[in-house]
Amino acid sequence: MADDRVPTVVVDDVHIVYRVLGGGAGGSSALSTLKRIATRAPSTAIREVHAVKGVSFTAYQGEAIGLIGSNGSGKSTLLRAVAGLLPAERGRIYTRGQPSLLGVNAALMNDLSGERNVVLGCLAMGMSPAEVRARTQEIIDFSGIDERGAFSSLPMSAYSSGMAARLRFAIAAVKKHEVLLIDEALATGDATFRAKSENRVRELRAQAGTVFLVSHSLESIRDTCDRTLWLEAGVLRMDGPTDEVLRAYEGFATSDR
Ligand SMILES: Nc1ncnc2c1ncn2[C@@H]1O[C@H](COP(=O)(O)OP(=O)(O)OP(=O)(O)O)[C@@H](O)[C@H]1O
Repeated sequence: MADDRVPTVVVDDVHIVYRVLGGGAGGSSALSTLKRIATRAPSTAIREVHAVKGVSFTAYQGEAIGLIGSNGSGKSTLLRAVAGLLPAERGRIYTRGQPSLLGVNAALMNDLSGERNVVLGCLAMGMSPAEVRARTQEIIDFSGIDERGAFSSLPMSAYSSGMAARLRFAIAAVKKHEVLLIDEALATGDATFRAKSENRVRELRAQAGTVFLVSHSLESIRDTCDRTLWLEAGVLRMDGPTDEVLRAYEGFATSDR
C-alpha cells in the first residue's frame, strides 16, 4: 500500500545522556579530592544520566501526538531534543522546518510589559513588524490577561505563573508551526483557558502541522491527540492510538510496580 503521508519528524534510535558534575562515584568530599590529586587519578566526579534509550518513531503532517509516562521517564528530554536544544548521544533526529518548543520555560523578559513581550516573542518567531502590530491585540485577547485589569501594560514580573503561561501559549499559538512541541502548557491556566488552548491545538493541527503534547493530564491527551507515545525509564514502551495506549498506561499506573 502506498504511503502518501508526509513525515515531519523522524527519530531514529536516539539516546540522550546528561552529564552531571559532582555526582560521580568516589565522592566529592575534600578528602577524596585530595586523594585524587595526590594519586593523580582522573576525576570521577561526573555522573551520567541516560535519560532516553534507543527511541525511534516517525511523526506525520496532521498528527497530534501525546507523550506520557511516569515522572522522570524522559518526556521533556525527548521534546527538547526534537526542538534541537539537546544533542543526541547516539542516533539521529530529522525534522521538517524548525520545530518550536512551547514550554512553560519559554524565554520572555520579566522586566518588560506583557505587550512588549508579545512584540518580542512574535519578532523572534520571524513575523514582520506589520504582522506583529496587526495581531498584538488578538494575542492579548486570546491570553485573557486583561480580563481582570490592564495587565498587558504591567511588567511580566507582576503576573501569576498561570497568567505568564497563558501569554506564552497565546504568543506561540498565533503562528502556523510546521512542528509545535507543547510541554505541559495546557496544564496551566484555569478550565476556561484550557478549553480554549485545546481548541487552538486542534486548529494548529488542522493547518497541517504536527503537534506534540507532553502532559500528565490524560484527559488533555485524550481530548487532543489521536496517537500517543508512552515512555518509561527512557524506553518507548508503546506507540499507537491514544485510547489503546492510555488503557495500557492506566493499567500500569494502578498496578503494583
Ligand atoms: N538538566 C539535567 N541534568 C541531569 N539530569 C537531568 C536533567 N534534566 C533531566 N534529567 C534526568 O533525566 C531523566 C528524564 O527527565 P525528564 O525531565 O525528561 O523526564 P519527564 O518524563 O519529562 O519527567 P516529569 O514527568 O517529571 O516532568 C530523569 O532521570 C531526570 O532526573
